[in-house]
Amino acid sequence: MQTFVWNTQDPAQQRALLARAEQVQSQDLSKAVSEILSQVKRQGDQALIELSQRFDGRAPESLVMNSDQLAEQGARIALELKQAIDAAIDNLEQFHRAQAFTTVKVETQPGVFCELRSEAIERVGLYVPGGSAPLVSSVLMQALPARIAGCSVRVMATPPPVNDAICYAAWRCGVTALYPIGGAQGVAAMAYGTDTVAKVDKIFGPGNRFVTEAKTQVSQQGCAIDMPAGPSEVLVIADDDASPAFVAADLLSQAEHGEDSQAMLVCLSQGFADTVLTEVESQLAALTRSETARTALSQSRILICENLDEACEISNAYGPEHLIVNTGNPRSLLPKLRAAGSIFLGPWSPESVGDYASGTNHVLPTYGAARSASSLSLADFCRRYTVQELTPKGLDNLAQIVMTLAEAEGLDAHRNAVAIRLQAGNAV
Ligand SMILES: NC(=O)c1ccc[n+]([C@@H]2O[C@H](COP(=O)([O-])OP(=O)(O)OC[C@H]3O[C@@H](n4cnc5c(N)ncnc54)[C@H](O)[C@@H]3O)[C@@H](O)[C@H]2O)c1
Ligand SMILES: N[C@H](CO)Cc1c[nH]c[nH+]1
Ligand SMILES: [Zn+2]
Repeated sequence: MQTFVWNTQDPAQQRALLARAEQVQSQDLSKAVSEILSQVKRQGDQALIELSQRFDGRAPESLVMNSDQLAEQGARIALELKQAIDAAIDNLEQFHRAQAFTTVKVETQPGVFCELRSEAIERVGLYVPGGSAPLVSSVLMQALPARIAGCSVRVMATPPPVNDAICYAAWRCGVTALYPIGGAQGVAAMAYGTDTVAKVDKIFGPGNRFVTEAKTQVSQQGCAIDMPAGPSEVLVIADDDASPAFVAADLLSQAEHGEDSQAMLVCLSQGFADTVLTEVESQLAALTRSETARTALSQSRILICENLDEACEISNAYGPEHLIVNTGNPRSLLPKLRAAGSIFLGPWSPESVGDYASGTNHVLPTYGAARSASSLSLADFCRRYTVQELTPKGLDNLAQIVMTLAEAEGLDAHRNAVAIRLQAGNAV
């Protein structure tokens, strides 16, 4: 991790320091993914077998697992893991059930009733990453809100081979079918449908750059997606009183996700930065995925700035997926933070708790999309629509306004649809 002093006078330095670990929109990536998508579109199941062999080194034994098969394989996991999954489900259910939409009904003027309603999207496809680690928690984060929302078809794709814990989580959360297909081909299968895979209305979930690019491309072909949820990112804001060991542990917890993950530290002194770096080195040695984390850290940065206001501005400019605020009075910074997917306040709120079990959702926007995109929530599994109903008096009251506006736009037929009713009303 390299350390830099933030220079408020140098926009070019700032842009360079806040750049993502890799340029995700490379033409090569886009072309490679678009070829995978077209192959799935043309050849369906046959393409899924071939592409799994090519990119995952194996074809799944079967292209689909039903709920009974998930229950059977999932039953093999240890009791302690089952209990941990069950406890996480409990917290996630509480937090997501509390997000239930309440219908909005307003009488905007006498006799004019407007409603905003919400209902579940019927068919949803959930992508669960499994290339470098089988993310059991990503099953919970998607399948629970999908079930709570009431989506009737809740299918899931994940790279082969599918491990027992993924099966248990999928079964517990009511996944209706699991396809052991990963990467762009998994996304394509759910977007287009094949003989085996159900075509869905919306695709959710995190993934590596192939998955994220595939989601972006299918979203331009009529299949909705949740958000760009690519390689993990964390930005930590720490003052000099923060524990360097805690800060180092938080940076490493995201760096271990993948070589393209990025961990950023914004702090107030060179001395603090140096102590964190020493901690990082000593903690790295004990990690199983130390090489992955080391690569991720080589493209991560420490930025030293003047004060916490400036630290907030840096964070807003970067727009991190996760933001940890490890300072004396973290809540006081909240109003200044405008662009983070999920915020962790204080020394006792490591990102790991949100990754697994506190109750918040860990599917979050990356690549700076947090400036406008939101954390995954119940609303993403629903569509909202409006309803209106007017009484004769209500139409009478609104008629002149609508007819005047229609005339201003030169749209006679619009005007007439109101006028004809006024005449009919007068005739009654
Ligand atoms: N933003 C979020 O909310 C969030 C949440 C959880 C995880 N993540 C991120 O998800 C990512 C998971 O990545 P992963 O790789 O472990 O699993 P993954 O399931 O996303 O990707 C694995 C698949 O990538 C495909 N693939 C690999 N190399 C390829 C190549 N050269 N060409 C075409 N396809 C190829 C393979 O088909 C493989 O099945 C990590 O970067 C992690 O940080 C993000
Ligand atoms: N940090 C990831 C989101 O970027 C989520 C995750 C899953 N498992 C562990 N962490
Ligand atoms: Zn994580």
